[in-house]
Amino acid sequence: MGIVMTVKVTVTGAAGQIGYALLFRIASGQLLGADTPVTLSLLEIPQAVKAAEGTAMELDDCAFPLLRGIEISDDPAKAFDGANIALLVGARPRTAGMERGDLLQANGGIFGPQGKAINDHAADDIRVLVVGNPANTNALIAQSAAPDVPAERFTAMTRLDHNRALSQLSAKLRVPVSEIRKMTIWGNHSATQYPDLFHAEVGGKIAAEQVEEDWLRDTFIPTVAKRGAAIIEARGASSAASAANAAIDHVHDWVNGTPEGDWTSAAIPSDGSYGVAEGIISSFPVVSKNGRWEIVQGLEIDAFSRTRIDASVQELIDERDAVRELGLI
Ligand SMILES: NC(=O)C1=CN([C@@H]2O[C@H](COP(=O)(O)OP(=O)(O)OC[C@H]3O[C@@H](n4cnc5c(N)ncnc54)[C@H](O)[C@@H]3O)[C@@H](O)[C@H]2O)C=CC1
Ligand SMILES: O=C([O-])CC(=O)C(=O)O
Repeated sequence: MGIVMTVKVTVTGAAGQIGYALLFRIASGQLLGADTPVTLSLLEIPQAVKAAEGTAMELDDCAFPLLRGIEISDDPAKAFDGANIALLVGARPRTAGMERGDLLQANGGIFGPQGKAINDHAADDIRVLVVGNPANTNALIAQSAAPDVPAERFTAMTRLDHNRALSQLSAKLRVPVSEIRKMTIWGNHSATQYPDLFHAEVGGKIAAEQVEEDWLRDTFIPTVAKRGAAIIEARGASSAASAANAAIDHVHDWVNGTPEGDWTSAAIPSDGSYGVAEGIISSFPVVSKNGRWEIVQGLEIDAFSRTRIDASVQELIDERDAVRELGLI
């Protein structure tokens, strides 16, 4: 029997609403499996450390057999020390009257130092998932502050969009989610994202051929792309449990692999595949093998999809150029 190592998982924004939905699932074994002990490291801003301590008390009270320790800090250097997995959830939300540049600047002040702390203190096998918005560009900022960490270890979350697309298609075709394969979200985690039904399969047949063209264009795509806003409108707060669920899915698949015959969606640094500008962190169809994401190759991209992918990629290029001008990357 091999020695099972304890995995250190650092969660930023741990006292926030996604943190509250996420930490208990990590501690119960849903992130890494029922055989892997974990220690949790909670990073918060000073004003929220007390609330994080309260959450830690509740984690204690669950008596999770796999949970081997909890640390709480407001210092990134401490929180990322020896981390194997980092879930960067805490971010500066856009508030009324805030310009886009201000938002990027404020997030640069968070994700730059966190990237540097990861660079200097995390374990060699560190894997990073950025959830905090604008997730793709925050991931780029963190990555560029961590030159000693392989770029591919920095990813951003589009798994929630992926799961939303599965759910919408499942309801439309009245099939269980388990019958859908090969869903893809391309581009940015924003309203320009492109959920692609031209490669998705239901019952082994292309999904786009099983729905009306106008439903795909005028209902499916906008419903998935604007679902985050619809949740905020309905709930009075942004998606939390579903976002935590998607973060669990992303890291679980990254570590354990994607199922044979299927793929998923994740925003990873582009290698230029499908004409997506190299270096930007864009969502692709991906499989995970041996602990690494690989972009699914060889898909034919029709003209409609090309236009949609290009528009979302252009938005990512604009965001990259904006943070470059601000000196954040
Ligand atoms: N990629 C995706 O699919 C999704 C992303 N999000 C994003 O996730 C982020 C978090 O959402 P919620 O948990 O609902 O927000 P929240 O406001 O409830 O919690 C955020 C927490 O982050 C903390 N925080 C802020 N700056 C920090 C820093 N420098 N270091 C450590 N902690 C810091 C805050 O104190 C707060 O406790 C938001 O940016 C939201 O837009 C939300 C849903 C889906
Ligand atoms: O806009 C937000 O803060 C929430 C979000 O990203 C989503 O639900 O997709």
